[in-house]
Amino acid sequence: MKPTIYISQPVSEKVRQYLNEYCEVKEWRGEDRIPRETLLKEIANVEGLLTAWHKIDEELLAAAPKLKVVSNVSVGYNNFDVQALKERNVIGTNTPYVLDDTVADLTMALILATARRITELDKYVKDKKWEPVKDEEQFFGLDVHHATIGIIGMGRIGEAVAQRAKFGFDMDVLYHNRSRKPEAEKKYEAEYCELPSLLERADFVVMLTPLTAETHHLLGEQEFKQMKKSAIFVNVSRGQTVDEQALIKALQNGEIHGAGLDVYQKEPIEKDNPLLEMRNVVTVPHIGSATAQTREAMAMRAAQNIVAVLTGKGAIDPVTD
Ligand SMILES: NC(=O)C1=CN([C@@H]2O[C@H](COP(=O)(O)OP(=O)(O)OC[C@H]3O[C@@H](n4cnc5c(N)ncnc54)[C@H](OP(=O)(O)O)[C@@H]3O)[C@@H](O)[C@H]2O)C=CC1
Ligand SMILES: O=CC(=O)O
Repeated sequence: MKPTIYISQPVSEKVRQYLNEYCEVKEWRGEDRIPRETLLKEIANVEGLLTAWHKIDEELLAAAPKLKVVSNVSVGYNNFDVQALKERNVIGTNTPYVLDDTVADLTMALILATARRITELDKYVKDKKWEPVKDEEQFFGLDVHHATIGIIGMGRIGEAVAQRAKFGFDMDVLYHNRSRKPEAEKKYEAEYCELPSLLERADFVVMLTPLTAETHHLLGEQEFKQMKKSAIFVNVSRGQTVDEQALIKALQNGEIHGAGLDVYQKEPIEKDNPLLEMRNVVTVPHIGSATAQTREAMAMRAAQNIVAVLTGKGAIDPVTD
């Protein structure tokens, strides 16, 4: 008999067909995201759950006593209580590698858009304010090429950003991890830095660590003060790696030049968040991996992880801590 699984978010016909070969598939068909109470009821008898964003905690696991695998359609898995999964012998999986280039592209887009004021000046033109002016300084931005980028979290995506920065834009690459990566240092002529040194030297500070207890508010008031006044901060990791109030203050006080943000303390962002009023801040709605090809690859990888576990082969991408 095939194992039963539950899919809590939309997948393509191709992914559904692949899953149907190995599993009985139950699926959320509602217009909006599935409410948690409904999810808890739906998973009562399933062995696999393909999901994203939902908090996978003791309450959810207790509601699904037959569960063997929870497959996240994302690389970040801060929505998992890994300890609770371990205690219940449920495998958690994620989707690394397949989104690296797409997220790195978005990171560069945020760097460029903020430095060259693309969204601000796009609005200016579309608001029909563009008139012949004597002094074009009002349109000036900052150079990206040959500047220094500081990558906090030089992992899979961090390296894809370093690749673009080094070979696309001739940038100098600094990075900070808990441990050094000699191969990356060689490949991108990247220099390892302790955090304060990276913050002091980088023109563009890019946050790309996972959200963990250790990285929660890794950047706060003191760290923004350490950055150059001309620095641009880009966050593509998770909103909570940064103290958002400190970021807002740093921008309001001119301690940094601008910010490009894909992720926020609260998502969707609150309508009265001061970041939304700032000309020097570019905001997008958590779209790091959001292209059709990459989301399809992520969903397929998540499906393959479920099937691998439920057919006894072992997860391709198990999360361990
Ligand atoms: N905005 C979006 O749509 C997306 C966001 N993301 C986010 O990006 C994150 C990174 O993804 P990915 O590159 O695949 O992950 P990796 O695990 O490959 O890289 C993470 C890097 O962060 C470093 N790191 C971890 N903890 C710390 C710490 N305390 N201090 C400094 N560095 C640290 C790690 O190095 P070391 O262990 O040596 O410290 C590692 O090099 C995801 O976890 C997710 O949150 C990912 C995809 C899309
Ligand atoms: O935020 C997205 C992810 O894949 O992590």
